[in-house]
Amino acid sequence: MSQDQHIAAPLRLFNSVTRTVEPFAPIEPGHARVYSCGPTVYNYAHLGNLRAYVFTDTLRRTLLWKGLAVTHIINITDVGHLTSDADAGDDKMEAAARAQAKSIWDIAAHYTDAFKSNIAALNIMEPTEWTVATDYVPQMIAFAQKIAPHHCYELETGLYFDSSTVPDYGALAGGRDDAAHARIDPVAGKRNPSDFAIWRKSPPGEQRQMEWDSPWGRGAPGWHLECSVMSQARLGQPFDIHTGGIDHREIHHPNEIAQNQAFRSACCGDAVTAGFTGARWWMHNNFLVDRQGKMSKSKGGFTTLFSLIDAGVHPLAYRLLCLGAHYRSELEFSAEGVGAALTRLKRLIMGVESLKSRAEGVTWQSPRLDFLRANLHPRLIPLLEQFDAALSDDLMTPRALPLLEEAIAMKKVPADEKLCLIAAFDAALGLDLLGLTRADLRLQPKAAQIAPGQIEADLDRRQSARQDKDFALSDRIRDALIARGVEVMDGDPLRWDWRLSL
Ligand SMILES: Nc1ncnc2c1ncn2[C@@H]1O[C@H](COP(=O)(O)OP(=O)(O)OP(=O)(O)O)[C@@H](O)[C@H]1O
Ligand SMILES: [Zn+2]
Repeated sequence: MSQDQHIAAPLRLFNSVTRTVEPFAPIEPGHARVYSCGPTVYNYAHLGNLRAYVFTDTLRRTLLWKGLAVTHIINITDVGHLTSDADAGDDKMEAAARAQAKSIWDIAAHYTDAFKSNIAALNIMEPTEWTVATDYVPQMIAFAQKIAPHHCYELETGLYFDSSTVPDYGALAGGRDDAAHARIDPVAGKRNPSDFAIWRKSPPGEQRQMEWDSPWGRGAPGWHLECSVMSQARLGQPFDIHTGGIDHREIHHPNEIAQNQAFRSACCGDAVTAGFTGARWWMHNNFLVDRQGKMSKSKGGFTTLFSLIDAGVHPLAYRLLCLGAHYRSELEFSAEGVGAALTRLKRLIMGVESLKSRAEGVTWQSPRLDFLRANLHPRLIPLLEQFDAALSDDLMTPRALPLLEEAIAMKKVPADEKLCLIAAFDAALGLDLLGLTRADLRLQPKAAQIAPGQIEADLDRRQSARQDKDFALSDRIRDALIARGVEVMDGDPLRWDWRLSL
């Protein structure tokens, strides 16, 4: 079957290089290759970091929805990322290890595991491969040796990339901004403010936990070098899509592009061309913000997925919150916002549960879109087309989500067919709508003093008391529950009998 049979609306994606939405076609027909800048594992990921991976997962699931095979790489940065993105300050990993009196390797292992557990909780598909920066140091040295003769110079502190050796340096960021670079801790001897270290020498007399021998002395690779090397090693260049948060559009990605151009010219003998960036599409998610601005580990006081779960919020409510905003819009995080997303998720799950109870058991597992088009009830077809059009329009998830509610509410359509459509939608949205139950959504807040089983038992006793018309006992049970932080919700439209008022 040809891939075209899947495609009703052509897929269009915003490309930060041209700052326009462009029709997407993979370099290799039928197969998209995607690289996503991964976490720096010196601390727990905050909800803003995780928004970046809900975005890449939506991108990946949309490519799959369009019938493409996808190779997706996410790296783990366990060395090289300094406290400032532009080569100033300390290595984030070294600093965290010192602060916690642990080895860097322990720090990296702990926060990598924590990150992967967040990814699983958010139903984000595992990448085809996680590439770990410290596994690629020999390739990084080889890459640097290739570009050094024409593009780099050595200082006491390291090997630096001369940004004036590539044309249109910084184009991705909207042009070179020397003034902005000059504001960041200047490094003595740099030829241009925007030059950056591709190898950082260990300071004399200082033993670092992570250091390697190189032609430029003992030291560690620069953060920008890592992503150029790992993306090229796993995907070749050019590949299709490179992603990251919008902060990476300013420094990290322009530096990667400069290195990619230099490598191409050194390696292939091509003249350095302004058009070559290493990837066809560069895509960036906007920030999750709170009242203080961009949610940020460096600023401290950030919210993690673990803290959300501890407060009794199901992680997929956070995923739904993210999908409710377009990835290129800022999204403000608030307890009310994520609470509303949890209620919406509960309603969706209740709708699906009710469909399941009426279904006759005809299940079409992972149906293909052309099959759905041919077999679904005619009333559902417009929803399918609108969903496809929304996702194809630069991943417009806020337009796609209400189609779930429309599908659930659609009249005169068999429940089985609605469930098939919802399963197909959910393959792209990743909300686990057919797997979750109402009970799964009720997480026990960590600070709660009473277990759900106990609450349910008390509510059953109260129900019996009311049936026996013993209203005094019924009120006593309710008051005792309230005293323990349990709000009893008689007549709740979502049939949610209680919640913890913490
Ligand atoms: N508030 C945010 N909203 C959305 N994406 C973000 C936010 N903060 C960081 N990101 C993205 O998260 C991904 C992982 O970033 P990384 O682990 O390197 O964060 P970091 O730079 O160490 O953290 P921070 O910026 O909070 O100090 C990157 O793609 C980054 O652009
Ligand atoms: Zn990167």
